[in-house]
Amino acid sequence: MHADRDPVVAVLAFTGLRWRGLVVPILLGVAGALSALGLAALSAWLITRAWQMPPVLYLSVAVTAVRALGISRGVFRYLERLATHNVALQAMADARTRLYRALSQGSAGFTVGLRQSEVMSRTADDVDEVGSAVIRGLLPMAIGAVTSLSAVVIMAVVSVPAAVILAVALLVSGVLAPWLAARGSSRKVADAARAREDVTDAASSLLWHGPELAVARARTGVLHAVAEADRRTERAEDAGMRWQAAAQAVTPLSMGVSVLAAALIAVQLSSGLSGSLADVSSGEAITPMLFGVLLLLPLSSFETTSPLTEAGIAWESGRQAARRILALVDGAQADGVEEADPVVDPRPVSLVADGLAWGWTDPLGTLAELRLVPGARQVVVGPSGVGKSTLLLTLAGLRAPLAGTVVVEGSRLRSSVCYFAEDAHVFSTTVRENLRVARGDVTDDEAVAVLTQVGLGEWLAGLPDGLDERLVGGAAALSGGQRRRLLLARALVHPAPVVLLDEPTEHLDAADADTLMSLICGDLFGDRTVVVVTHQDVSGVDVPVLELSR
Ligand SMILES: Nc1ncnc2c1ncn2[C@@H]1O[C@H](COP(=O)(O)OP(=O)(O)OP(=O)(O)O)[C@@H](O)[C@H]1O
Repeated sequence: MHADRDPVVAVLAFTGLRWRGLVVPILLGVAGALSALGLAALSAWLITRAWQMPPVLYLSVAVTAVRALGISRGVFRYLERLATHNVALQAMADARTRLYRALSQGSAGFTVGLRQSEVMSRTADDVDEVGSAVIRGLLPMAIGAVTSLSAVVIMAVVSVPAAVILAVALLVSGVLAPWLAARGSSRKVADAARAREDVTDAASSLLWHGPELAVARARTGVLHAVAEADRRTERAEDAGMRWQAAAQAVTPLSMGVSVLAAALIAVQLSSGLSGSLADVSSGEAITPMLFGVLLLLPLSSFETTSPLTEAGIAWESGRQAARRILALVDGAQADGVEEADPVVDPRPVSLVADGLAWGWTDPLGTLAELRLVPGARQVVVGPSGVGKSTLLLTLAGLRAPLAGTVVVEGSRLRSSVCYFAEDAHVFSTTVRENLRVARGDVTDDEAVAVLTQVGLGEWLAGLPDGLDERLVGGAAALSGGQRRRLLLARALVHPAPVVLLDEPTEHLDAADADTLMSLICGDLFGDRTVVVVTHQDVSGVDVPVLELSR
């Protein structure tokens, strides 16, 4: 999507940003910067005029104007900050909403294949980077361009050669230095983003899988991985800052050259050697007031170009983040996996896998043949990371097999099979709506029946509002066992004839886990087919077990 556009522009267009909305912040920024320029010019005039000791009344208008410009500079800058943040924060909120919508409405096969840390980095850090490219990149650049142009025009009125030198110096400080800083730090920006994603990845593993990692004695390793990724982030960010610091030295140098040139020209003019406008119009050498303006104007002109080095880097970070966001949106729109029919086909079917190899890039496992007739139960066990969840995703048609086939006889795979993830979300809404996530027309009687079947009958009866009780904070409103049972009830109301359950007893104590597993492998799902992945000891349950090993 949007291959020929700058990625930040493409993402801002994707957020629905109205470009008109940028006009007010730019105008306010320009007003603030012009106040600063006017203040410098007027101060120069006032200082040199006062030095001539005219009657004080000659100065009173200028004194008042200096005060007004001093105040308006601060006021405009403050208003500009408010307007800029308003536009950028709105764009960031819209970007997140649209990104979530693209993911939720796009290809389920693509979405389930995303790591949690990837989704978090794209929707949090990357969207922040794009917002920052607007606040610290786009708007300062626009304001800098307009203000620099104004400074050059004012300068040209006093002296054309000084204006030309100022223009060149402003271009070096406001265009060349930011461009070099952005180009130079581009690799470091990418390294920092990658390292930040590694931090998020390892931190989310720690948060989600703390107990398992502790049992497997792997927690220290993951903690070290977080610390190392954090150090890499810092190192990459520091290296990027070095480029920024080097490029920032260009501004004082340009300013120095420009002031020096202006001073030389002023000296020349004051000795009557040049034919500037001031010279010609006054019919004499340059006035002391214009001399002051020539010297002070360049100083304040660079106020708007000095932040542009940072703006160049912010824009580069924004571009890289925007590319990752666009890849996510594009991926959600097409991934080559068969899409689900909008209507689930509830007719009983047989699920057949033949010569199956599954995995992400290399095969994680193979299955010569698996045939599950209606009403069949199949348990899948194996050590962590062996590929159990990936097998379920492949059986559900959410990942293409690396070899072989998976079909349901008499219907389409994606219409008949439903995958229930281990970390399925409990929404911060009513109990009823949490079940209706699986099927929109669940009646109250059905809801009460399934909740009773999964052992939540007493809990429901104790809720003041029953099915209307809001689960404030989602899963936080439930104990681990209640959450698991509610998710199981959700799978029960779903009409798919083949149900794939990923670790439905995770985080439960042994007794609770055994009770739930007996229910799942027993009659709970009737003549529907159930495949269940678990870490639990299932020796006591009389069902076929597929044991995966590395
Ligand atoms: N979205 C993904 N992209 C690339 N590789 C992935 C992705 N998800 C998982 N993997 C990798 O595939 C391998 C198998 O992961 P999978 O989650 O299927 O294992 P598992 O047996 O279900 O593990 P656990 O019991 O810990 O849930 C792991 O090495 C994992 O890093």
